[in-house]
Amino acid sequence: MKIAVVGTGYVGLVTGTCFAETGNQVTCVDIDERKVEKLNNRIIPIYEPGLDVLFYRNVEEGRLKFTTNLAEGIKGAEVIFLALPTPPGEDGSADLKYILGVANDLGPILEQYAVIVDKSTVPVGTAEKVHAGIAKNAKVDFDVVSNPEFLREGVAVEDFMKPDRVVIGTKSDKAKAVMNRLYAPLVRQGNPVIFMDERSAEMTKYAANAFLATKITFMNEIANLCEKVGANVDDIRKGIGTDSRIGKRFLFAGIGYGGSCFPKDVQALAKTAQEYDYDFRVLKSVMDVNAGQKKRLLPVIKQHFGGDLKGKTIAIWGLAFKPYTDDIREAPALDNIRDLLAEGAKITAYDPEAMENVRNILGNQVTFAHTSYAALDDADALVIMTEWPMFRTPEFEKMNLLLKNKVIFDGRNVYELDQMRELGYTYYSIGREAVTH
Ligand SMILES: NC(=O)C1=CN([C@@H]2O[C@H](COP(=O)(O)OP(=O)(O)OC[C@H]3O[C@@H](n4cnc5c(N)ncnc54)[C@H](O)[C@@H]3O)[C@@H](O)[C@H]2O)C=CC1
Ligand SMILES: O=C(O)[C@H]1O[C@H](OP(=O)(O)OP(=O)(O)OC[C@H]2O[C@@H](n3ccc(=O)[nH]c3=O)[C@H](O)[C@@H]2O)[C@H](O)[C@@H](O)[C@@H]1O
Repeated sequence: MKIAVVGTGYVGLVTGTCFAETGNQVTCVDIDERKVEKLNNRIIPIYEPGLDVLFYRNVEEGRLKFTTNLAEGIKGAEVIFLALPTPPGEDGSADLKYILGVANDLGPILEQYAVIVDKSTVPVGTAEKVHAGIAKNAKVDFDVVSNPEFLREGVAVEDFMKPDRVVIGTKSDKAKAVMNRLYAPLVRQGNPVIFMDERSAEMTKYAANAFLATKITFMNEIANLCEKVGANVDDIRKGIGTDSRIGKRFLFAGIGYGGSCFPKDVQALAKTAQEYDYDFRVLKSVMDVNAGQKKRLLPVIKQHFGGDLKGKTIAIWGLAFKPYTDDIREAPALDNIRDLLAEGAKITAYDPEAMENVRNILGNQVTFAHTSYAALDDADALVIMTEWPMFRTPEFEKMNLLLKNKVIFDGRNVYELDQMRELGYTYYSIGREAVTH
């Protein structure tokens, strides 16, 4: 099948590459000329494990192409994905200017029937708006389908190629048949394609992200209470996660959720509720608690140092909003670094993938180390912000020689308490008692 993907960011590139891998002829379109030039020169602009193998193969075999020209990109395409940004507008609602802008552009250039697919996360009613935008100038028949994406960064290829489910919102039988054909290779292992109307598909995406953000937030509140009552949140996670009604995943307490989606999508759903005059109280609490959770460690760090961080050097391990990505959008590390700098601390940081992105924002306010150990040199304490696997089993003897004090503030509960006791570290984590010496 010939398909086009408009917007070659994170989701667009994964969507295009994966559908090329399943044998389709894919053209990805982006207005960013530098990005398209890079892609045409076989440079992948994002870090995503496993994407490179598929990308090179499909470019090599001529199934995956890139252009800045929308009309050229969609020529002959049976399916046109819109994988465009939907950032928060000033009032917190999703800004649809990219999606509706492209919808307007598509009308006059569609040459035959096509299924236009909203892949971006968009509020209820967007499919209707996209339809209206295209219809203004269209000379041919078309359908607009809502097909939200559930991939996670860091495991995006696996999530895309083996989805738990595919949600398709449309009332058109013709569009259903096209989408069924396209997704057939991805759902062969029995996971369902779930058809519903456009509005329900749009809501499904927000409900999924808001539910997961709520699940994490609930555990973060349990963690905060654990610290007060002297319980261990990791044991509670195991104790409840083994109940199949609750499930083991997304129960890890930490310094709050970040990333390009949970924060903006929870906010956008709350905004939708407000527009429809519904007081979605749970969501308000989730946003409120998460904002506090991101700042959870600062008072602990300050208290440890007697209230004054001026002149202290703090080593930070992990800058990305989670492991296996270079993405720093809404990363808790950024808030914490800004707060620590404001307190007069010096920061030396290390992240295996995200340092360049942080350097572009914070420049020389932060010293970037070339290895995780180099970041510890002469530091007064270590703060862990992202649970990259390399931080889990470090050489503690080496760390002892570098750090000025054996003190770790762990925002991701990377180490066991007994291990820290044995190693003689003062160790503060989330939802567990502090280890002091
Ligand atoms: N990043 C993620 O893990 C996930 C994102 N989503 C949703 O997918 C959508 C896209 O997200 P990302 O890929 O992260 O965004 P992104 O910001 O990485 O990429 C968007 C791309 O669209 C391009 N673009 C903007 N205007 C354009 C136009 N008029 N024509 C062609 N290209 C244009 C930009 O240059 C950029 O390359 C958002 O709605 C997001 O909420 C959904 C699931 C996962
Ligand atoms: O709409 C989206 O863009 C995507 O948003 C999330 O994916 P992603 O943001 O890539 O990352 P997650 O793995 O969900 O993590 C989000 C945040 O929650 C935090 N988290 C996650 C799990 C957990 O148990 N505890 C926890 O604090 C992570 O550290 C991270 O900051 C969803 O998991 C995807 O299904 C969805 O498609």
